Amino acid sequence: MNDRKAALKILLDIYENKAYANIALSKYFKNNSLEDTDRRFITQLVYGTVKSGDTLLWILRQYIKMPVSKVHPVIRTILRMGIYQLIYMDKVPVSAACNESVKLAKKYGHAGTVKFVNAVMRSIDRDRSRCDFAKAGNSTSYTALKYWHPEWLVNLFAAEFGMKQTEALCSFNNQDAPLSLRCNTLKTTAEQLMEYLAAKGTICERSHLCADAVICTKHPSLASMDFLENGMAIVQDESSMLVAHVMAPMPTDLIIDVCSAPGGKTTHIAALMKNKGRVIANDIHEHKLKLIEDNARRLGLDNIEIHVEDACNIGALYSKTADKVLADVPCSGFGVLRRKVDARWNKTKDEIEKLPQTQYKILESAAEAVKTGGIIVYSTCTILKRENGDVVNKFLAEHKDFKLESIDKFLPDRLRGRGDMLQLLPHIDKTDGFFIARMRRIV
Ligand SMILES: C[S@@+](CC[C@H](N)C(=O)[O-])C[C@H]1O[C@@H](n2cnc3c(N)ncnc32)[C@H](O)[C@@H]1O
Repeated sequence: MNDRKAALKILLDIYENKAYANIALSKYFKNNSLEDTDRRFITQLVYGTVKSGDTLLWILRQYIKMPVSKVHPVIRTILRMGIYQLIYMDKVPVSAACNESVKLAKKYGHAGTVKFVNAVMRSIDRDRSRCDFAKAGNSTSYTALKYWHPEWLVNLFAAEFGMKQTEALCSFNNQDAPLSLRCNTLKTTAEQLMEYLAAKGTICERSHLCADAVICTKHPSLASMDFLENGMAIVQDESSMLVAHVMAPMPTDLIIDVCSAPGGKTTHIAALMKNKGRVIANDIHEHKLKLIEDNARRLGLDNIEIHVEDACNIGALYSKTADKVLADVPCSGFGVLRRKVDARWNKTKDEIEKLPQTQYKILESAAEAVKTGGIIVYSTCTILKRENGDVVNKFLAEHKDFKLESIDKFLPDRLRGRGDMLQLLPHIDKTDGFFIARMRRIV
C-alpha cells in the first residue's frame, strides 16, 4: 500500500471509528512492516492532518458550496489530507498533493467525486487568498485558525495568559515533541543508554532538567530497538520525571500512588527506592492495571503492589499510614497538547469544567492517607490555575494540618526560585507543561 493510502486508512479509523491517533498509527505500523522514511511520512501526514483539524475544514468551506458535513467521509478525509499537504507540507510539491488526492478519489470514489476533488484542490492552489484567516472575524478566531486550536480553548488560554502568550503557546503545541526517555537506573546508566542509542543511529542528548532523562531528536523506529523491551528505559517526559524526585522516595518508605496508570511515575518512584520498600500503585480503571504491571516487569521492579480503587476511598482505607502519597490527578492535559495531537479537538469545555472538583476530592482523600510528618505531592500535566494552584490553595486553607514546602532543593538550578509551587509552561520552558506542589502533614 502506498503511503497516502495508508494515511487515509489510519485517518478514517480516527475520524470514523473515533480511534486515538497514536493508537491507530501504532496499530497500523505493528501490522505492516515499513521503511523508516515511509513511517516518518505517514506519521507526519496523519499527525499534521489531525492537529490542524478544524482549520482544514474552514479552508475547505471557502472553496465549496455544499456544507462540509454533506461531503462523503472518505472524500472529506482525502481533501483534508490533500489540503494539509498543499498548504502546510513544504516538501510535498503542489503537483503531488493534487494528483495523489485525485488518485485516491479514483480508488475510493466515482467519476463525480474525482472531478470534485480535482476542482477543489486546483482552485485552492490557484487562489490562496480565500484562505486568509483574517476574514474569520476577531483575533480569537484568527488565532484559532492560524494555530489550529478550537476557539473556546484559545479564549481559555487568553484569559489565563493574555493573547501574546497564547499565540506562543499554541504555536509551541504544533511543534513535534522529541522522544524523552527515562533511563532505568536499576539496569543501566544514562551514559550507557546514550551509547546504545547512538550506535542505533539516534541523535540524542542529556536532559537539562533531569539526570535520568535522555532526549532523542531523531531516532529509528522504536520497534527496531530493544531497549524498551529489555527494561533499559521507559518513555516519559523529562518534566514528568521531576515528580518522583520531588517525592524524594527512601528505600524504607511506604508510598501510595493514588492515580498511577500507566505507571510512569510509580516505576520511577520504585526505582529511586532501589526496588526496596513498598509502593502501592492504585488506579480506578482495571483495564489500565496491566500497563503498570507490564512496565514494572520490564523494568525489573518487584516492590510495587497494584490495586484497583477509586482514589476518593484511599484516605479511609489507609488513614495516616503512608510516608508519602502521590496524587497525580486526572486533568485537562493542556500541558501535553504537542504530544497528543487529537486531544485539543476531542476535549470539551463542559468536561474540563468539572475537573477541579474531582481533583480536590482526590487530593483530600489522598492526603488523609499520609501519616504525621509525611508528604503528599499533587501534580498535573496541565497549565490552568484552576486545576493547579487553586486546588492546592483551597486544600491548604481547609486543612491547617498540612503545610506547603519549597521544592527548590529537588529541582535543577534553572527551575529554582519560582515560588513554592512549580508550574512549567510549554512555550517558556520548552517541555511538557507540568504542575507540582509538595505538602507535609504537620499534625
Ligand atoms: C494523569 S493520569 C496518571 C499518570 C500516571 N501517574 C503516570 O505517571 O503514568 C491519571 C490517572 O488517574 C486515573 N483516575 C481517574 N480518576 C480516578 C479516580 N477517581 N481514582 C483513581 N484513579 C483515577 C486514570 O485512570 C489515569 O490513569
